[in-house]
Amino acid sequence: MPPSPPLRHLMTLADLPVGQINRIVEHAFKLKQLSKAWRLPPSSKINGPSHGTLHLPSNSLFGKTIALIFSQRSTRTRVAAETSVALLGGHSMFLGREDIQMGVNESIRDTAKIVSGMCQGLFDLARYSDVPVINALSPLWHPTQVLADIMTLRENASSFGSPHDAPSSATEVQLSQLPELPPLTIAYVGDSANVLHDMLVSYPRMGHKFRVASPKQHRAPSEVWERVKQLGCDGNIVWVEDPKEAVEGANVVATDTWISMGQESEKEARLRAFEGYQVTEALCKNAHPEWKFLHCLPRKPQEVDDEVMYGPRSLVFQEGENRKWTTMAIFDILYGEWSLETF
Ligand SMILES: NC(=O)OP(=O)(O)O
Repeated sequence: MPPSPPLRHLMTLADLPVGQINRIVEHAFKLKQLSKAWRLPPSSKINGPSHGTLHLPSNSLFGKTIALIFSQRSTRTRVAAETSVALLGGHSMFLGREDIQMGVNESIRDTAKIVSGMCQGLFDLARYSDVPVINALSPLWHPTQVLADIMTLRENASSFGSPHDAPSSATEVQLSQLPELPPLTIAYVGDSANVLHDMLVSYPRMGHKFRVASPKQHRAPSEVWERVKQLGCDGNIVWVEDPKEAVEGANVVATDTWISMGQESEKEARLRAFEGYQVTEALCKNAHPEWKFLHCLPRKPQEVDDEVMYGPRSLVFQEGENRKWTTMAIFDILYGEWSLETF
């Protein structure tokens, strides 16, 4: 078989073999440990070495500009991108929908050609770009979110029966390995949106059982289901309507908003359709006793109550922070000194 063409753009985790997904999150974990140590006050003593002996993890974006082309409001994706480009020594240029001609006075194709002629990477806009593009997030896929989720679960491996855990301290200088996960049962309760779609093409290939509970009319579109089948993920996915059935014995319960951006006019119908899907202790009483909770944020109280969201099961804010390290890892690899093929 001829070798597969080099990966130019990253649209979804379906584009990556499992080995590369794992290497990206392991690189992210290394960058997290190095960067957090570097940011400590100069007087800090960290396992012996002083701040003065530490170095930034990489300068792979030195002299490079990364265009962040956003057509929607964002907190995590934008802040993760801007701060990680800065840590890698590059310059990020935020281009919101009100800032540039794209889609108003100029076609997306022409904008992409021009911007990619002046920048070394684009966060968004794949089709017409001459430089690598990473999908920041789209209605169908959210690859960098699920990379952060995988990293977070691996950091908490001991909660799932693994003998190892990641160091909780931000002051580790001796780099630790990111622990491996045992096979898990992961349940997603709620709407079929971009985060779920990247979970569908990732978790089953990583050896986890994946269960989804959503109303019949809110199942994944055929385009997503085709990628799921191509990758052989469908054998490890169970799709049900009853959320209690989905979470039975689950080690991880995840959800997302029921009303994504652009769906505000469907609010009433959606609230009715998802009645009974709110993640609570009562809903999950037959989950694994040590179950953990994931949510990509922003969160609305309809899909998860405060007890779960802010309680000890919640990995939500660790997951949010890990958006930065996984985005930084992808930038370092794809826009930096190497490619995803050789990494
Ligand atoms: N989870 C996520 O993508 O958040 P933002 O929309 O704030 O970027």
